Amino acid sequence: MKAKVGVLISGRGSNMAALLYAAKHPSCPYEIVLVAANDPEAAGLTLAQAEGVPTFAQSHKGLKRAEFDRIIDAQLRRAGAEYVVLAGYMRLLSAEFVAGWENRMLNIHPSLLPKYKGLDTHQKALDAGDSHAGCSVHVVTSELDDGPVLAQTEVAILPGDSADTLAARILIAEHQLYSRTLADFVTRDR
Ligand SMILES: Nc1nc2c(c(=O)[nH]1)N[C@@H](CN(C=O)c1ccc(C(=O)N[C@@H](CCC(=O)O)C(=O)O)cc1)CN2
Ligand SMILES: NCC(=O)N[C@@H]1O[C@H](COP(=O)([O-])[O-])[C@@H](O)[C@H]1O
Repeated sequence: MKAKVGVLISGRGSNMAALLYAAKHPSCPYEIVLVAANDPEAAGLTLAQAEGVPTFAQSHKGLKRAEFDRIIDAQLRRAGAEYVVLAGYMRLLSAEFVAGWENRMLNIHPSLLPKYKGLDTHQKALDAGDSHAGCSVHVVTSELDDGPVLAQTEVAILPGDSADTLAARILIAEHQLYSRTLADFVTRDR
């Protein structure tokens, strides 16, 4: 049986797409049972729907963080999700939500954690004069970007790089790293 995975997105959804395309292969140990977004305008929703994956979307605006998270949690459980992956999900999740998915939730972050937690990671690496940046897949804990790192890919910083040109190259590495790391993660339990 393939592991059932729910994906949370906030926008473009290219990491979600990379996970979805990888899941099309018979050898892939997971299947995506739901794509949920905190923004009904998230472009990734259209992509998931076109691929026949169930979706759910609701704006978090006007709701308390935990209240909104309970709505998402209910949708994930209703879809039969056994794991949750965050793919460009730009909301801090409540401790209650995280506790409900302890050791069953992953996130992709565009830095070499523990360096540059939070936002604007590429500009921080450039401003620091680093030679390399990269991305990390980590288990999600209630502390932001603080959970155990499962895998990373280093990406060389090139002369003349801007935050955007660096982000574009790191995104390529993210797409490769996330599906492979998720496959290893769900296989370890089985
Ligand atoms: N409890 C946790 N929640 C989330 C984690 C985590 O490790 N623990 N990872 C993040 C993903 N993320 C970085 O990888 C991240 C997401 C959101 C923010 C942030 O500052 N969000 C603000 C609002 C920003 C906005 O709406 O544009 C907020 O939530 O108030 C920083 C880093 C996902 N959640
Ligand atoms: N702090 C979380 C964060 O910054 N996540 C980053 O947002 C982008 C989402 O792209 P996508 O929507 O195309 O997957 C990705 O680069 C991801 O690492």
